[in-house]
Amino acid sequence: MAAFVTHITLEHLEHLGQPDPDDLSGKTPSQKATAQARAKGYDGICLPLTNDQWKARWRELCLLHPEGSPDAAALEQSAEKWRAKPGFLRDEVTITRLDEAENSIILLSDWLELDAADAWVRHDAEIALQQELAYASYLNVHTAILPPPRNREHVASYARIINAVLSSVPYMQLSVRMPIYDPSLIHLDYGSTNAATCTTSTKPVADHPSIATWEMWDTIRCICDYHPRLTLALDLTPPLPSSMDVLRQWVAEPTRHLFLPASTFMPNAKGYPVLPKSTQSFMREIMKLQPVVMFSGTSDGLHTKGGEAAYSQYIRHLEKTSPAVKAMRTEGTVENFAQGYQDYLQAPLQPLMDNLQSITYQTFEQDPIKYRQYEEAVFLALSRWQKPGKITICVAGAGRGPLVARCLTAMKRANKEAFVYAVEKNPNAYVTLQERQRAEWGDKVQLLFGDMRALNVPEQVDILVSELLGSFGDNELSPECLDGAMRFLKPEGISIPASYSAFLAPISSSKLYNEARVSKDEKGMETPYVVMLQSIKILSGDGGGLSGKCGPQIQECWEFEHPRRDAVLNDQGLPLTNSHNTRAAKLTFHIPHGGALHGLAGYFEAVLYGNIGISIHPERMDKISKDMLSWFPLFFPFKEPLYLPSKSELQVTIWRLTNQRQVWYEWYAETFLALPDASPLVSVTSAPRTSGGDSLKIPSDKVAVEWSPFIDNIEMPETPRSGRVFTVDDAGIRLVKIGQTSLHNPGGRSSWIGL
Ligand SMILES: C[S@@+](CC[C@H](N)C(=O)[O-])C[C@H]1O[C@@H](n2cnc3c(N)ncnc32)[C@H](O)[C@@H]1O
Repeated sequence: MAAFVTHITLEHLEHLGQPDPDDLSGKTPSQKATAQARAKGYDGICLPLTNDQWKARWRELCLLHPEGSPDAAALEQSAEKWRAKPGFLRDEVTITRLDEAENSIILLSDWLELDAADAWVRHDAEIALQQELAYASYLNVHTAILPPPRNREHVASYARIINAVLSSVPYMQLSVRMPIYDPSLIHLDYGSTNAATCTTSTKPVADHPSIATWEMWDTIRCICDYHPRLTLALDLTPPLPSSMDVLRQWVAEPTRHLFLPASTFMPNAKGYPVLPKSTQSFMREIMKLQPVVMFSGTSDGLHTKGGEAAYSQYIRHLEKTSPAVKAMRTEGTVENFAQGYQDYLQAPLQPLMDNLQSITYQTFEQDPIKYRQYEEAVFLALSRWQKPGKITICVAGAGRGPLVARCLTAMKRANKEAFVYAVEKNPNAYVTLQERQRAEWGDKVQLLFGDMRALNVPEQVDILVSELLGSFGDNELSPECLDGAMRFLKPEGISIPASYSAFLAPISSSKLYNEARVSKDEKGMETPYVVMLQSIKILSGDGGGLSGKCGPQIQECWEFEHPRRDAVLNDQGLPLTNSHNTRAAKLTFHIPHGGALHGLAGYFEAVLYGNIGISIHPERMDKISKDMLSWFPLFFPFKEPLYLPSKSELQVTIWRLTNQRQVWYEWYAETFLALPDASPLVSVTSAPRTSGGDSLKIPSDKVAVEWSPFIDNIEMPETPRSGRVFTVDDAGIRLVKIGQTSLHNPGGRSSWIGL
């Protein structure tokens, strides 16, 4: 559940500080505020650390002594003394005791301009911030909210200061208060191309105000090198962006707090406070991250009905009705099953090289959907079976036997005589199989111990059933194992599964990026992980993009079919090499809104038999195998985040490679901006086509390229040099390459699957 706290203002604290003859408790104002908040059902309070006296002193020391004024020299002396030994006077702070800080979130002085245009102001604001944090640290404060960045021009200075303070306070969580829109850009005229003006900058920073805000955040956390203690306090003060797609990007960020003033609410027909539609949807989605909601101004009587409690009751209602939260609380769903595993990176299983433990099989067997789908597939195959005589089935990789049991049930249901061979190479699971054969299956099943690529089955079978699939389909070596097992499938026999495909989508997730690089070695960033994805945003959108060449949001990489007829076999019926199982895919994604690419999400889908399948493809899983628990997606990390501007195109190349002993993946990405050739910024008359930019054939009237903030960051040589290339299309569109990743996992140096 999300925690709720109430924002205590300085006025409120002052009021609580007035002597009350009836109150003999001796509590400090902040303790009284906490007690009152608890009585109203809040989990705690957030309050400013300093008061107006500190603000006045700092201003006097650091701002208000123009040269030439009579006391300028004395003030400069005092300022230097303060700079040398910064510290508070008792009356400048709101709390002094450990227990006051214990359950409170501390707001550092929000008037500190760490990104002021004046370098001296920034300098003194940094000293003041260090002083506030040192005091907060003295009081053992766990979480402090930083003043918001305000000035895009100097956001790098802001970020440098935050980076410095992160290393000077060892334990505290520091949360950047981030207005969800950028006030300095809100008046921009986005209708014109480059004539926009704003107060702080002469050109727009991005194509959408809230993207600009996100970019400021991106700059800050990049300069702070994705520090794990740096989080976000999203300030939901209106006006808020209405595009859910833009709001969704905050779900992929370390959003820990939501600052929610009463003014964000509007009255419904009955006068109760409610949120606008898009903010409702956003709240429902972000609630899965269990943020701390910081209510503010809720006792000011801004809305006529419901009183103060109405605000938190309403947010609790949004939480309860959030599809993601509901799924987590409903038994039988993946979200419920995965509690505690969200965004937790796991090394994929190696069931071929390693022998699985009984407890791992037990976890598989908790998934009723997978086995139901397999039983239905076998049932359908048996029902359609026309040939006379006994049918033979082989379960290849039987584990502890659940698929064997399902085959027997399907036989009964289809009223067909069949015999089952169960092959397993794990000697430990083979003991369980023997026990089940003795107790349950009798002579309907024959067990065979060994590796399906080497062992002989007494006869060729009609149906080969296997489940050797990983989150990416082929990543647990199903293709290689089934190549071996095909020897004991009759030429006209059926393989269940009949085929499986791998899918990819580019994702942003600061959480996963940080998790993957925790080990600090390159290996960790070149390993695909199994992970229940939660704090992510899929960066791609549907639609062809400006070039008209982009595929859907989630794209298929490749497919494996069984039985396959194209491999060249030796005398024993085994493939001579594994070359036929190598694959390569080049996928082009349209990126509608800017974001940081941290990795690729991998999914699979399998056709078991006929129209029966299993899928973890986010858009199709509910139709094909809803609530199937067995597989979480795969995450292919990138070593460095790759910035993708709005309306850019991302090309991802992924390879499945192999040698005699191993199979591994290599992956790589490049990013392009599509620009109209008529751009006044550069004139390029001829440029070579490169592999990165295919010929583009789209009518120029389809092209609606907006002013891009990145054009002036892109160095455009007259003659293309390596590393930055562009192509010109007949219709006047150029794809300008603006970035690339390194090749990940070359030669399987960091991760591979053993054959
Ligand atoms: C993912 S488990 C599935 C187990 C079981 N069929 C189920 O669905 O619960 C795959 C099983 O195949 C076995 N296996 C993998 N490769 C094999 C091979 N080459 N020969 C025989 N068994 C294999 C593993 O030991 C493991 O028991």
